[in-house]
Amino acid sequence: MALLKKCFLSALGLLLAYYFYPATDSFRPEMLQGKRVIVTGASTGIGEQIAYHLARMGAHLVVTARTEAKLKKVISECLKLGAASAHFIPGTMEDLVFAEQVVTKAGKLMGGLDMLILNHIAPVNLRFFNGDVASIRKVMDINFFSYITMTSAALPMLKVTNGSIVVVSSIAGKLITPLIADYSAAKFALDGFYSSLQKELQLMNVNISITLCILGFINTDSAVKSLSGIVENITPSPKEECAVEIIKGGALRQKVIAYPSSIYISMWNPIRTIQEYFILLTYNIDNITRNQQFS
Ligand SMILES: NC(=O)C1=CN([C@@H]2O[C@H](COP(=O)(O)OP(=O)(O)OC[C@H]3O[C@@H](n4cnc5c(N)ncnc54)[C@H](OP(=O)(O)O)[C@@H]3O)[C@@H](O)[C@H]2O)C=CC1
Ligand SMILES: C[C@H](CCC(=O)NCC(=O)O)[C@H]1CC[C@H]2[C@@H]3C(=O)C[C@@H]4C[C@H](O)CC[C@]4(C)[C@H]3CC[C@]12C
Repeated sequence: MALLKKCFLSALGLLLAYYFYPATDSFRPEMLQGKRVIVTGASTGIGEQIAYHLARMGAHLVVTARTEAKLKKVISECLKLGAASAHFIPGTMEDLVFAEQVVTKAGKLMGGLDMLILNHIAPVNLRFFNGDVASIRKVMDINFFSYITMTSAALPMLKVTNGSIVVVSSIAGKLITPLIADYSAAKFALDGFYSSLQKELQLMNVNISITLCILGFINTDSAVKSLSGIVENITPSPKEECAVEIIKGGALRQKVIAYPSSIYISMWNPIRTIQEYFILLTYNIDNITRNQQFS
């Protein structure tokens, strides 16, 4: 009985260490110096702050969103802050051809790619589902399929640089909340896709990291505005600090980060982790890796 208790406590300790290990330990801003980074949804909010922090760290930047005037201001600020270079490509991620072109154009502008930060979202309408399937499809194109399209276009460049993909997601992609069925569907889809891709890269020994960023309520103008009168008694966390944690997670090649750290607990699912481990044991890895190539 005592032995069983010891084993249980050690396993629990290991799981807790795995989930709560902080991303702050060995991060140095120089890690981003000269790195070539794409930031999507960078005209405002968290994406804008990510661009400013990367600029201070001396990265090469390509930023994208729809509003050209805002992007112009962002890149001029980035150059003042110390970016190695800064370019913008305006357009909508509803257009998947545009999504692909952003990656190829950015690769040409910067001479390669080290980090792809996928952050944009369609404006959120908090409302009951009203049967409008076309609008769900549009949200899925912007919030999900454009992410996959950009990832697919970036993989060859990221293979060369042993680069990183950073996916900005939400607690609403882990837990259920009402009024955001479309948004939540896209965030759950991102979680499923990128968590599976993480395992595939690991199986095929491809050294590209994927960091899933699980965020709680952040004080961006759009979030504060759309939640006003709907969600009460929660203080949003600062977007500036949130942006730093996202960059750190990517630079340290962490599989998952949570911000604010208080939301880690709601993601903690040891049964799932154990089940995933046992499911993987049933796979004939040798057979799969012999017969399939990672594109
Ligand atoms: N703020 C919060 O409370 C939380 C945010 N998150 C996540 O953080 C990320 C950033 O959120 P936040 O900063 O609040 O979002 P914002 O609404 O502030 O910014 C969204 C960005 O996406 C761009 N965008 C909107 N529509 C399109 C489109 N069709 N094509 C291309 N770009 C588009 C916007 O620029 P433009 O209009 O110029 O195109 C803007 O740059 C998102 O992934 C979100 O899910 C997660 C949890 C909580
Ligand atoms: C209500 C959720 C927060 C619950 C909580 O207690 N969190 C503790 C903490 O945050 O410290 C909100 C957390 C994430 C929000 C959603 C989100 O992902 C961003 C969207 C941004 C948009 O501009 C507004 C609506 C959002 C869908 C937003 C809705 C509320 C959250 C689920």
